[in-house]
Amino acid sequence: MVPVKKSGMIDRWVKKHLVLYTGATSHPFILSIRDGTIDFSSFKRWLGQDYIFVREFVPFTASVLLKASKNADDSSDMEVILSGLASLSDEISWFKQEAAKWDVPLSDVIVHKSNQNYCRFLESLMLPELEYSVVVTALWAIETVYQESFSHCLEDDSKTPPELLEACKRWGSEGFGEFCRSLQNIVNRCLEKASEEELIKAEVTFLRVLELEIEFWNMSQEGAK
Ligand SMILES: Cc1ncc(CNC=O)c(N)n1
Repeated sequence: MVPVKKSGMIDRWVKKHLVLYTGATSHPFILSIRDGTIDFSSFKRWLGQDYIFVREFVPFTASVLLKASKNADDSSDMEVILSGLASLSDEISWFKQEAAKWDVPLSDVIVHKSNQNYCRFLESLMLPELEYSVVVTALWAIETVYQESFSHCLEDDSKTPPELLEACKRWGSEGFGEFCRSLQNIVNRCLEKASEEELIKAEVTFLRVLELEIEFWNMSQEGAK
């Protein structure tokens, strides 16, 4: 039998699915922030919808934390995930402040279909029977798409409008990048020990996150039309 090396699975999956991955991490919506051509109505649409998403993301992250506390064979997993969960409290406050600044009434945001699909997907991942390796892969993918995307808007030659810099720094900065790398190490370690079936489930979950993120960006951009 040929031994299959499973370590560094994430790097392999990113290379294998590079078109979809790049579609999610360099979406035209992000590129329009980066080159300064963004229509602010798109940003406002994204803001209102993402607030709804993040509220749903809290119980999802809590469910990953619960699975980490039961299943992780490294006790530092729990600390990494807890730090992610804790930062969501500040994030929700930021959304409220930002929404007030842009006159986006958060109380009557109509949840868009793409957002609804994404939230439903998160709900399906909260079921207790879903393996820790699979859900932590989802958490890594969700966070990393935002990290990579917004880091493009902070690159030296970017022309990001100053009003949007704060949003870009929230996810694009080095600190959040560090968090994503910690998650990636956790995922790689879990996948090394995962069964073939779990590996397939985790890869499918990764791809589904990329698709849902692309649809989320598409939805935000439709606001300009
Ligand atoms: C649609 C989407 N994906 C990922 C993130 C980043 N995670 C938490 O903030 C987000 N806010 N929204």
